[in-house]
Amino acid sequence: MEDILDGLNDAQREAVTTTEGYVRVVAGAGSGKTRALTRRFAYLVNDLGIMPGNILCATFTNKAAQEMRRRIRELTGDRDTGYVNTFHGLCVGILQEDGHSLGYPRNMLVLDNSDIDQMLAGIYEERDLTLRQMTFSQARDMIEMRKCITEPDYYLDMVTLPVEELKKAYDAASKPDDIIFRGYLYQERRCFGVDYNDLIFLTLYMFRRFPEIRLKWQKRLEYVMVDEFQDIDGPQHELMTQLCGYHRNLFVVGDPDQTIYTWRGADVRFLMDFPQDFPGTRTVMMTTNYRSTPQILDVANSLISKNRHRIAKDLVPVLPDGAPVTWNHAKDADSEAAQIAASIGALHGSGAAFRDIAVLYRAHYVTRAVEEALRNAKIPYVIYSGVQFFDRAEVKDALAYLRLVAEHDDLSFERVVNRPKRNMGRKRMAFLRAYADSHGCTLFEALERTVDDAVFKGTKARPFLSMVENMSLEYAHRPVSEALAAVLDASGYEDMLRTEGSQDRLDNLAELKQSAYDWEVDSGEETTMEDYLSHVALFSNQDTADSGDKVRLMTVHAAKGLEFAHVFLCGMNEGIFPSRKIRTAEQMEEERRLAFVAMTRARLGLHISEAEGFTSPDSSVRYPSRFLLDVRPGLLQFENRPDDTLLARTRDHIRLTQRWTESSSASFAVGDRVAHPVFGPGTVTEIDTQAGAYVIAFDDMPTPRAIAFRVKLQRADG
Ligand SMILES: Nc1ncnc2c1ncn2[C@@H]1O[C@H](COP(=O)(O)OP(=O)(O)OP(=O)(O)O)[C@@H](O)[C@H]1O
Repeated sequence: MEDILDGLNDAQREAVTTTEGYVRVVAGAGSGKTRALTRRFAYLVNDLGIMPGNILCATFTNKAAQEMRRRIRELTGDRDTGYVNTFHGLCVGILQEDGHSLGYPRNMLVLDNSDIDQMLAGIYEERDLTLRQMTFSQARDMIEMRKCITEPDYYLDMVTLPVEELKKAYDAASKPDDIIFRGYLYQERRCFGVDYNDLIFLTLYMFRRFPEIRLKWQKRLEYVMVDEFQDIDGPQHELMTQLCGYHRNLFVVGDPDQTIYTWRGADVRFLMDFPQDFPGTRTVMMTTNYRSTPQILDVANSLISKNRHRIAKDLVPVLPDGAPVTWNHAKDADSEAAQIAASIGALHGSGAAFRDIAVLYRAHYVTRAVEEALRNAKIPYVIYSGVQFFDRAEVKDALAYLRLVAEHDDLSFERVVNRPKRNMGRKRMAFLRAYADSHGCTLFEALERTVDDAVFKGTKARPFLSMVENMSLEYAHRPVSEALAAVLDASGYEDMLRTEGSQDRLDNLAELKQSAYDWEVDSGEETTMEDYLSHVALFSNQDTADSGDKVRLMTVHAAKGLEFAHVFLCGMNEGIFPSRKIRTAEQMEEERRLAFVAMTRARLGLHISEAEGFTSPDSSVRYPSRFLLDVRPGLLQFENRPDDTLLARTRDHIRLTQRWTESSSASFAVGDRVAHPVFGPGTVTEIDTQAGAYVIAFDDMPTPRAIAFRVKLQRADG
């Protein structure tokens, strides 16, 4: 086994060996944060003799957690990697162990979007709501808003009220918002389902309510480490603060220039104010960049220096000179895509593997032209995210079968009882639901008790029931991957796909079985189906898409934390990147950080492109992105240069929009008294940074108004 400290620079060494107390690492892109974190874990275990099970390493994504576990295993030679997990995964573990104190069973159901949608569908049907009133995605946003902002104590109902009371509140609700929210809480509680918000809120609540449980976890987690600390949100910060409350060892790493999740509640101030929050903090700065050529770093440094709100730091390269960063201007999106495909072909011809090449973009809709061009050029590619692997219908069905076998829950039952067709349509389901409601039992139990009723004549209810019952008896003795294969076979589900000729879907199921198998191997120790089912909802398709020698297509958000030898950054146009949704100066700075993240993914080659034409949906003229003009002239080498008139018009456009965004920042806080030139005095009740507006309750108006930041307001007294 290599020496843990070998190959580390001074700053990394300091980060690794300063194990006690509060440590903050402020590090640049590609400066070896991941390396420092994994080595620190290994140092604690190998050199200091700390038990892996007493170390927490919280990551931002599953992909990062998996990669970290793999690297730690290589360093320690031990399969046990302790708590290397996402915040949500950690909470699943904590609630599995102690959630019974809140009345939750060990096998609670972790809900993902499609589970939530399924619950919503039931509520909509029951209460005659339509998607025109609110789409599922709007309903999910509304629920999240209420949980996180307007009703932050919502979970008290879930843990203190009997389920009948939740049902009453649902029945009594009359406004669509309330019906959906109350209906959802009721459905969640009925099947002991928890969504991502509940995971953190319930854990925090449990710690407050049961100090002995909190103390147990605090004592267990002797060392707490957090990756990507610049993107941590309030509840996650609270959780970390609690967990390190006994041993007081908290180590965080982050890069303020890579904060890209403010729109989801991340707050970079937690990283900036860390020394005030945790007195005695030691700060380590890491600015040596090992990833990218000087040419790439010059461009990235020059771009990010245009942000006003940042700690100035330049990344210092160690790699030797490489090729210049290119700016390719195309006449339209199709030729931009064709040129990307041609350049990728050329790189491949000169020896680069497809898997080392990534095409990055701001939003998925940009990919259509690129995909077409890659297909035409017969270049293999894989898209990360898009329709998430675990959101695909056949994958959801397969997991629902597993869950039904393990838990006999309603959500899974409803999903698969008639897939393949067993003649269990609406009428018979309504019968089962009514029976379950009046007898206070699950749908599965309802079917067990009524299967001989005349209503089920001519259906395949009996064989379905027997299949699930038989599998339930034996699944606990089998590895998850085998149980999965067995249930897909015995249920007739795979047969159905074969008959339909759905090869793609069968392939996806094969991949799911493989991923379940990998998960068993990865988890090392004994694992149960319940563990698998609670964690699978937290996976994303990034975790399974490592498929062969293919070019990788993904959004910049999905590329966070990754690196590629060659990066093609396409669609660099105003209205695409920066997005047309940007309203305020703060959002524009976040957008610039996102462009910085994109550029710093590249090791050897960075190719930026944009195209003329029109941007849908408002058909505005496409200009090159301001982020290209931010870069110091001379650092970008033109492959095709936009003509001077276009560049001059671009500058005019930027000046105009800049005036708009710069006057569009909030200068007041919630609770402030303000005076409007026409509406008079009022109180700020909300700040909507996405829309760039305050919500103000004016003293002389019966209802509040949203007022744009850019309107001049005076501060008013008391
Ligand atoms: N001391 C070192 N010597 C040589 N190479 C290093 C050293 N530290 C890190 N590297 C290499 O630099 C690259 C970036 O490291 P790593 O992925 O850990 O950076 P990071 O700080 O997590 O990046 P980012 O925040 O941009 O995602 C990797 O290829 C890594 O192997």
